This record gives sequence, structure tokens and C-alpha cells, in this order.
Amino acid sequence: MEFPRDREAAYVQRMFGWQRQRLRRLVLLAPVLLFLFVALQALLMPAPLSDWLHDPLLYVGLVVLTAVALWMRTLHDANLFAAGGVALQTLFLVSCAMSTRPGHGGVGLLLPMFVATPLVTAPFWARNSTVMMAILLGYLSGALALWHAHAGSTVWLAYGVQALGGGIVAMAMHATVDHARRNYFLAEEELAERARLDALTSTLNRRHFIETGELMLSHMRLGQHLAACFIDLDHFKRVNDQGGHRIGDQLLVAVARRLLELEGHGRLIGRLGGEEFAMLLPGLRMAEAEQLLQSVCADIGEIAVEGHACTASVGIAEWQPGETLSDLLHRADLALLNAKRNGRNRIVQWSEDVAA
Ligand SMILES: Nc1nc2c(ncn2[C@@H]2O[C@H](COP(=O)(O)OP(=O)(O)OP(=O)(O)O)[C@@H](O)[C@H]2O)c(=O)[nH]1
Repeated sequence: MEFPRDREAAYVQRMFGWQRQRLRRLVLLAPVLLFLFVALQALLMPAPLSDWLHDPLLYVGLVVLTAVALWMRTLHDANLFAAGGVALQTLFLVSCAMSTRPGHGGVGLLLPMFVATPLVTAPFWARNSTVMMAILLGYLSGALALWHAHAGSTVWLAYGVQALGGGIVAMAMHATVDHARRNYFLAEEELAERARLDALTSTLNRRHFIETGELMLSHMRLGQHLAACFIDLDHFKRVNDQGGHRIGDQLLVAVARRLLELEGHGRLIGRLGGEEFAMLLPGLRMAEAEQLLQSVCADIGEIAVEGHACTASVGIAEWQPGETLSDLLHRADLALLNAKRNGRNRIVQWSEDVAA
């Protein structure tokens, strides 16, 4: 399951955010560890220490490692930091490999390091391809070390067995991390959805309706049409009073379901208050919107919950170039007021007369 890049980046940012300072301090350990490792090899080996100290490869490794570590400390982008981590690990392992002497009995020291690499890597660099790359590079570096040390078949066998076991554990760990990551994204998606929708009716909530509506109007061009509608249920208080709020709620849900059938074509359908819904219908003139809403209102009139029913009054206004959402909705609201005053269960288009 792949997720959009920006969400992925946000996840890595959060994952690394809290421990970035600690990681920054730790990255400088890589060159130090390499030096200690080489010193340990020198101590365990009969070869003179100067053999190692005169090896230019060791210094090249140290310089490159230190440069990468210092560069990583300046990074603020968590994704880049993760990629830098893989580079650091690979360089470290390759440097270890190249500093291993032929016939070196202490090559066994390398094995756990190369095999442990994927285990350490998997949980941290959660992006699939990066983890795979880190594991592969880790194993290749291990093989390079053994080849460079002219390791015997027993050592190769031990390495193979450890690598296989390590790989299986790494895959299992990665699967666990991936599962957690998937749940994280799904939870985040659900939260975002909840923040957008009205909890009862699943239409847009007031805030999201207004925000999206304002954005929509900001993209309107001269000559384009857009109708705004206010839909208010008639005498809804009676339904609550006679049937109770549970029936009222069910009626609201049923009405919303009918309104949501109009979704698509860039339309916005929201609940602005108690029993008041609003719609923005791009591409429609007032008359076209009225036609659409006539059948909707007829259907709303047919909805009954345990014998309780109600009708709807609607006010419609058409967007005028340069008009703000607030002004447009105000005119639709005036039309609705007119519909209520004139007996309810009707649709009124905004006009100068309505405003008077
Ligand atoms: N069941 C239920 N009732 C709600 C909800 N939100 C608001 N209401 C009720 O909706 C009713 C609105 O009453 P009024 O504003 O008087 O409107 P009305 O009775 O529909 O009258 P008109 O709009 O003038 O036709 C009130 O009784 C509120 O308690 C809700 O989420 N669920």
C-alpha cells in the first residue's frame, strides 16, 4: 500500500522529529566506531599495528564517514536524514570490509555487525525501498569483507546462515512497522474526514463548507454560474416535540441522504445549523437550481420516520461576479425567509423584491 509523498514525508517527520536531536548526536559515532573497530582488529591480529595505520583506505573511509556524519547533522529534512543514515551505514560497513586483512581470524567480528544491520535498519527507515536497499547494501558489504579477508568456507557458511536468519527477522520487523504505518495513515485519514463532516448527517460541517465555498468562489470567473441554496425543514421543532429527538435525528439523516444524492459536479452540501442545510451548485443558474430542488423537496416531503414527516423551504440566490460567499449566502437566506413567511414548503428565488 503506497501513500502520497507528502503524507509519507509527514509521517517520517513525526517519526524522526522527536529523536532527531539524539540521532544527530549519534551520527558522529560512526567514524569513532570505525576507528575502534580497526584498533580492535589490530590488537587481535599478529600483524603490526602500523599495517593498519599506514593503510590509506582506512583514512579515506574515516574522512568520508566524518564528512557524511557532519553533513547529516545539518539536515532538517527527515527523509533526507533517513537516506543519509543508509549512506552512513553503507560507508561504515564498506570501510570495515576494506580494513579487514587477508587471513584475518578476527573476521568473525564482522559477522554480527553485517547481520545486525538490517535488524537495526528495518524499524527506522520505514519506507519499503529504503529498507530493502539498506539490507542489500549491508549484506553486500559483509560479502565484500569476507572476500577481502579471503575467508574460509566455514566463515562464509556462518555468514550465510546468519544473513538468512537476519533477513527473515528484518522482514518480519519491517512488516510490523509497515502495518503500524498503515494504521497510522488510516487513523489520520479518518480523523481528517471526521473534521470535515457533520457527525450526524455526514454532510460537510459548517466550517468546512464555508472554507471550501470561499475557495470555490475565489476561482469563479466572469460568465460562470453558481447557485447557492438554503434548505430549511419546516416546523421541525414539532417533530422533536411530538416524536422526540431520536426521530428528529433520523429525519435529518434521511433528508441529508437525499441531498447527498446530488453530490458530484463540484457541488458542496453542508449542514450549517440544526435543521438547516446549504448547497453550492457550480454551473447552475437560479432557474436550473430550482428545477433540481423541486424534485428533492418532493422527495423530502415523502420521507416519514415512524409516521413523522416534514416539508422543506428553500431559498436560492445566484452568484454575482465579485460577490463574497457571505453576501451570496445572505441573499439565499433572505429568499428562504421569504419562503417561510409565505407559507413554507416552497422554493423562492432571490430578487430585489425579496430583499425589500
Ligand atoms: N433532533 C434534532 N433536532 C435538532 C437538531 N438541531 C436542532 N434541532 C432542533 O430543530 C428545531 C428548530 O426549531 P426552529 O428553529 O423553531 O425551526 P422550525 O421548528 O423548523 O420552524 P421553521 O424553521 O420556522 O419552520 C429545534 O427544536 C431544535 O432543537 C439536531 O441535531 N437533532
